[in-house]
Formats: sequence, structure tokens, C-alpha cells
Amino acid sequence: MFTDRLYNHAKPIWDSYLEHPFVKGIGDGSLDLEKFKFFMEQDYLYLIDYCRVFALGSVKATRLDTMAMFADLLHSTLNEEMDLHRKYAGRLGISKDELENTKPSSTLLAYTSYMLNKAHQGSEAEVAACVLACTWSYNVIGKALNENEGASDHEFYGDWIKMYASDEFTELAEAMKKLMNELADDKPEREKAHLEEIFLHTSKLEYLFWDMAYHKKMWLENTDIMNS
Ligand SMILES: Cc1ncc(CO)c(N)n1
Repeated sequence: MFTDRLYNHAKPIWDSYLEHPFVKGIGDGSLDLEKFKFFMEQDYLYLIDYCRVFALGSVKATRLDTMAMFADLLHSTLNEEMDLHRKYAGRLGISKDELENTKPSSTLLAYTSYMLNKAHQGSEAEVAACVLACTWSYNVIGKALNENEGASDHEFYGDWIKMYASDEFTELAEAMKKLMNELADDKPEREKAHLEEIFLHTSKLEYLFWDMAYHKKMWLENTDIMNS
């Protein structure tokens, strides 16, 4: 299947997520709260544009069931996944306004601009390739962290793990993989290679996103000049 090919190619990058101190810190509960706060603020902005990518998927869908699938993903991101962020914001003392008015980091802009550009230019298959690494890798990470004894009961990070390891989120990731396979399987090799490139780029951007959050990096690490 096409998604096996994608996974095999991206495996070293995906394995490195689980080694990253940010991800490990969620798993063992040791992550600095300020780093998590930075992450959730940037991730909220990320999800706003991620929803726009799903909307483009509905626009470009050639079949009604694909249109419905992108619409469902948009709906559950807006109402369920982003609700996790709104609840964490409440616990961290960030208002909804502040959350929506977060200043974007360079990594966030690179990631969302890339996805939106590819989604605007491409067909429904490119749109699926843009969002696949996101949903799928968070599910893989959530399930891996959930293996840690007591991780999902952690009083602060437990809810994050429960969200991404949940049956509902697993179903979304599986549905995305199924859609990618349906859309890619009969495509010529040149097109498959392009979809694979998008998957690899977004997989790398996922790593950059974890690293950005760990260092609370806006534009350049350890410089204030560009951070205003
Ligand atoms: C950066 C990023 N990638 C993937 C997901 C999962 O939806 C997320 N919330 N944020």
C-alpha cells in the first residue's frame, strides 16, 4: 500500500519524534509548563490553518464521500481537538482572545504556508498528502506515550495523551490513511513521488515543530531582536 511506502521512507524521522525531549517530557510528565504553553499557543494557530486545508479538500473532492470525509475532519478539528487547546488555555490562564492572537513563529509559518500552498496548487490527493503526517504521527505518538505506565493519568499531560491515543483520533488517522491509499494507488509514479515528497517535507516540519516548542523559538534561538 502507498502509506507503507510513505512510512518506510519517513521512518527515521518518525522514530526521532519519540526521542525528542519535548515528546519524552509529555510522556514522563517532566516537561516544563512554559514550553508546553508555547507549544499549545502555536499549535492553536497551526490548527486554524489546518482546518483551512481540510476545507480545500472538500472543495477539490471529486466524490461526495471524500467531500464528507474532509468536512468531518474539519468539524472534529474545530470542535474536538481545538477544544483540548481551549481547555488547556483555561488551565494556563490564557484567554480565548489571547490564544487567537498569538504571534506566529517562523516554524509555524513555514509549516502552514507550505501546506496551504501545496493544497491550493494540487488536487485532492495533494491535500490528503499535506495532512496525513500530522494526524497519523500524533496518533502514533499518543499511542506510544500511552504505553508508559500511568502517563495518561498524569494530572496535567494526561488529557493530551488521552486525546491523541483515543479510539476517535485513531479512527481519524486510519480514515486518512485509507483515503490516501484510495487517491494514490492508481496514480502514475511521477505523481506518487510528488505526494511522497509532500509527506516527507511535512514529516520534517513536524520534527521542527517539536523542536521549536522545546526551545520556545520564535525566529532565532536566543535572540530578542527578531522576537518583538
Ligand atoms: C503541528 C501539529 N501537527 C499535527 C497535529 C495533529 O492534529 C497538531 N495538532 N499539530
